Amino acid sequence: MDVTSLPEWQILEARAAVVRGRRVADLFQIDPQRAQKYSLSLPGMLLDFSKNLIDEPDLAALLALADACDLADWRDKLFSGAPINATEGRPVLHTALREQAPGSAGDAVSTRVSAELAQVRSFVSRLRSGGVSGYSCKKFTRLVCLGIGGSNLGPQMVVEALAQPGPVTVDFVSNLDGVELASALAQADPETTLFVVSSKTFTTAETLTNAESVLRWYAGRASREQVLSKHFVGITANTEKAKAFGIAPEHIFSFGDWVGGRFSLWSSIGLPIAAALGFEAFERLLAGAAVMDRHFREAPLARNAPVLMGLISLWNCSFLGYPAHAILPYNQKLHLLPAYLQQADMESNGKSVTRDGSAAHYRTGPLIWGQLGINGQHAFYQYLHQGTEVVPADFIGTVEADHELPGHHQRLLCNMLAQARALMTGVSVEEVRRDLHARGLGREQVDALAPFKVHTGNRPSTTILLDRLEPESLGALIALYEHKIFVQGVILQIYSFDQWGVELGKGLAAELEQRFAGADFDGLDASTKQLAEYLRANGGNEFSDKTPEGVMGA
Ligand SMILES: O=P(O)(O)OC[C@H]1O[C@](O)(CO)[C@@H](O)[C@@H]1O
Repeated sequence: MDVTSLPEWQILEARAAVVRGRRVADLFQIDPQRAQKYSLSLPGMLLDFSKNLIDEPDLAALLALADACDLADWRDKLFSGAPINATEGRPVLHTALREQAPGSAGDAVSTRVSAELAQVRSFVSRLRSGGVSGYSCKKFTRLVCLGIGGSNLGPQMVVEALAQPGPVTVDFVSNLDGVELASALAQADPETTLFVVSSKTFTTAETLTNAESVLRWYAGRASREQVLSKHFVGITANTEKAKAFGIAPEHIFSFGDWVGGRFSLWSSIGLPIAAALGFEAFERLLAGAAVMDRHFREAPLARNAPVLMGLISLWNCSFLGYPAHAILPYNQKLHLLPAYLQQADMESNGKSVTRDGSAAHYRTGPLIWGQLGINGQHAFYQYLHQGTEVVPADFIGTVEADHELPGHHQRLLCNMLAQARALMTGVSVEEVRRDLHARGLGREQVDALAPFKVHTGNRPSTTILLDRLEPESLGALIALYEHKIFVQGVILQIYSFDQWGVELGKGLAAELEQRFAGADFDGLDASTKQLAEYLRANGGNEFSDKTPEGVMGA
C-alpha cells in the first residue's frame, strides 16, 4: 500500500501546509486548557506534548491515519506473537519478557521466559552473595561485559541510570578499538573478574575479538580451560556457538531469537543489570515496562502515550518536514539514553523500502541524536534556537534529585523548562529592539545588532517528567519509546524489526581483512585502495601480509 495515496495522508499534507503559518504560542492563547489537553499523566510520569505545533483537527487527522493503517491490529499482532518481523520470519516478543502473568503469546513462550528468568535469578543471587568464584577460588567482585549494539547499549544505559554501590562492580566494553578493553583490563583483577560475553548471534566480530583478547590476557595465569569454564559467561540466542567457543553449558544464558537485539535488555541480556542492581530491581524494571505495555494495549488511541508520541513524531518528520529529533535528558544518570534511543529508533525505522518491497518515496524515521541537555546548552543549542533547521526535541527530567547537594536540582530543571519555553516563544525583532533600547543603545547600534538576536521560536518539543528515576519509571520510559517507534513504523509501512542495512559494511570489513592478508587491493575503488595502501605502508605489523588473527572475517 502506498500510504501517501490514502485520503487521510493527503488531508494531513494539506493541514501541514496551513500549520507552517501558525504559531504554537498563539494556540495557548486560543485554548487556555491546551496544556492539560495535550498532556498525559501516567503512573510515575507526566508527559506534556502541548508545545508541539498541533491542534485538535491535526490530531484527529493523525488518528484517522492510524486507523486507516490498522494500527490497533498491528498492535494486537505484536503482542500475540504473529510473525511481524516478516523479512526474518519471526515474531517480535520482547513484551512477553515482561508480562507478569502467562501471556498472550502462548504457554511455550511464557514457560521459556520464566525458566530463563529463573536461571538469571539463581546465578545473580549466588554471584552477589559471593557464591561464584574464579580459578583461584576467590569470589567475583567485578563483571566486565563484552557486547555491542543491543547487547550493550540497554544494559549499560540502565546500569548507569540506576546503579548503587553493591557487591559487584559492572563495567562494559563494546569497542573493537583495544583502548577500551585495555583500560578495563588494567583495572581488573584476573582472579576476581567474571567476563560476560553478550551476543545474540555469538558471531559478532567486535565482541568475539574482545573475548579472545581476554583469553590471551589470562595466558600464564590460568589455563584456557580454567578461564573458559570459570571466568566466562555467555548470553546468547545461539547457544551452540557459545558452546563451540568453549563456554561451560551451565554458564550459558539463552533467549529466544524472537527478541531483537535492540529490545533485548529485558531478556537474559539484562543479567548485568540484575548483577549490578540486584534481581529485585531488575524485576521492578520489567514491571514498569509491563505497566506501559498495558497502557499501550488498553488506552484509547487518543489518550495513548506511545501512540501520541509516535503520531507527533510522524507529524514533525513526515508532514512538517523536520528530519531530525533531539533527545535531551536533564539527569546525569540518563546520559546514555540518547545513544540507546538512537539504536532503538534508527535501526528500526531507518528504512527506505516499504512492507511490499517498493521504495518509500517519503521521509521515514528521523535522525535521532542528543546528549545531556544541560551540557548541550553550551554546545549545540545555538543550532536548536537559531539554526536554519527546526529540530523537535524531547526534554526528559526527574522531579526528585538523585543526590543531596542543595541548590542544583531546581536550577537544573529551571534550565530545562526555560529551554523548551525559549524554543517555543522565541524573541521577535520588535522585542529585541525594545530590549536594546531599554539597555541604552542608540538607534544605529540597535539596527545593527537586532537581527542577530532574533529567535524565530515556534520550535516543537515534548517534555517528560518522571517523578523519580527508579526501576519502574525507567522501564516504563524505555517501553514508551519502544512502542512509539513501532507506531511510527506501522504507519510508515515499514518493517521496524529487521536491520539489513548493517550487513553490507560488516561483509566488506571482513573482505578487506583478507585483502590485507594477501596485500591484494586490486579491484577496490580508487579511494579505498589508496587508503588501504597508505595503511599497509605506514601501519606496521597489524597491516602486513599475515593471516588475520582471531575471529575477524569468520
Ligand atoms: O548481539 P549481537 O548478535 O552480537 O549483535 C549486536 C548488534 O549488532 C547489530 O546486529 C548491528 O550490527 C545489532 O542489531 C545488534 O544489537
